[in-house]
Amino acid sequence: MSLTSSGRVRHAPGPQGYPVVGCGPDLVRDLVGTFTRAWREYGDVVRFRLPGKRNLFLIAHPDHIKHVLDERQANYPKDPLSVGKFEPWVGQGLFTSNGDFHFRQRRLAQPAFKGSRIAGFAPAMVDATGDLVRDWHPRATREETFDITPEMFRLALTIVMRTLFSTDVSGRAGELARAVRICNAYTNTRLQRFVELPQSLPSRARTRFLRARDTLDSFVYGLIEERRRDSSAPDDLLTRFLRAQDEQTGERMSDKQLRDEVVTMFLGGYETTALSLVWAFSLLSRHPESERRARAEIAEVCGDREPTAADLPKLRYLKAFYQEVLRLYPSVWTMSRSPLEDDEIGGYHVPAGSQVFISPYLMHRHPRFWENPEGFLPERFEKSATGGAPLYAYIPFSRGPRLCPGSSVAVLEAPLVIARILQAYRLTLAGGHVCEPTSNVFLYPRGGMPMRLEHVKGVAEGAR
Ligand code: HEM
Repeated sequence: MSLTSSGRVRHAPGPQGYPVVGCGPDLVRDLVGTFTRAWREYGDVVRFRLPGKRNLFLIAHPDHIKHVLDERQANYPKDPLSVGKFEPWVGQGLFTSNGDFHFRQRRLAQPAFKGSRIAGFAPAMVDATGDLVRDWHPRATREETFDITPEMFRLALTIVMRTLFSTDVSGRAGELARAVRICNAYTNTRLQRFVELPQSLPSRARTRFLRARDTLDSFVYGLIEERRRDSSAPDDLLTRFLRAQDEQTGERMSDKQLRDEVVTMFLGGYETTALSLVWAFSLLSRHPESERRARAEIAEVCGDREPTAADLPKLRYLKAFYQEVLRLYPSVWTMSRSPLEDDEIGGYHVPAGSQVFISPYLMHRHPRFWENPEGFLPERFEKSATGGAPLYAYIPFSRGPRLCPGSSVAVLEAPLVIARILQAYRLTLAGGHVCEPTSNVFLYPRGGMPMRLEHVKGVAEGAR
């Protein structure tokens, strides 16, 4: 254990907070801002005091991140306090589970995300975007300004359902996406509270949450029932989960377990991608030179025909652009773990049971590891896969054994969606709107992302 010269345990520096409640109120008020300020003031390992003598550590150094996510990952399962707040709506799925159960579910799910399968999703992704492009036509004719966030949610949900679950939800995408938003918002309030209130306390937020969860449950259980009856079921993620058998007991997953895995994909699989698209369009509008380069590349590679998976290796700038979007605005902006045994990080004592937060958002803006960290420079990813930073300093999809299984879906989907939309429209950020991130489980734009929509005659002509 790391000790000071006087033989005491070395505690990481951090804000004192208030008596009894510690830093709880600041974290509740503004999690992104409080983390950012404390990291700037105290450095790569920060200790926040929480009510009940609990500790929360924020770490932002590639070596420490490697230690937690990879080298000593067995000592760092998902933090039960955070995960427990997700469980009322996602149950025990890939995202919330640990140990053998997690390992088994991960093994079952992994083949559904193989590169060769994922490339086959491209036509469904482009088709769904084509539907959105048609829906937007009258709005573009009126040069309407609207928040693109719910539109991207609807699109990304339709895509996940069509590709991983072979189900068309386009008629219900708005309703289901709203239900997920309510469940996430409820979870977010509980995540940021840092002091648990009894779940039995009636509240309007809880009633709304239970109603939204019922909407999702009746949809998901209906899907499972239908699939059980279908003898010619497609070989997708749901069928894989349905057919999976435990190697030792021969048991299959119960309807509740299946439900939890499908809902986990609702949690992880579409708001993340949707939000990255929202940030992507705002950055294109804020950086005309970048938009010009993206448009020129799309014009050269695809012209005005629909983009395909085969185009992607040639859309090199668009790929680098998307990597830079995820650097500045990683949808999963924090991850938390909790050590089983006492540990030491960066020379500081980290007691068993504390919460350890890793923030891709802060790591991606660390001036010691990134050149011009606040600048928007897609070119950095044209030169290097990690933008010139150390491997564990670029972690939009995490690293180690819990690396996001859907990263291959996201990096296929986002460039195709962006290319297809740019072929038809130009999106301009509403005048005076300040793009500021806030936490709603994922990294949301505060106040939405109002953008004006205009027709373009050809993809290259859309350049400013
Ligand atoms: C831009 C899009 C995405 C980003 C930035 C993202 C990021 C991440 C990150 C950072 C994690 C690790 C979280 C942690 O360990 O605490 C994660 C896990 C996960 N993601 Fe993604 N993700 C994206 C898209 C997707 C998609 C498209 C899917 C599925 C279709 C998906 C499914 C999952 C699942 C199931 C997990 C839990 C994996 C496990 O713990 O074994 N994600 N994602």
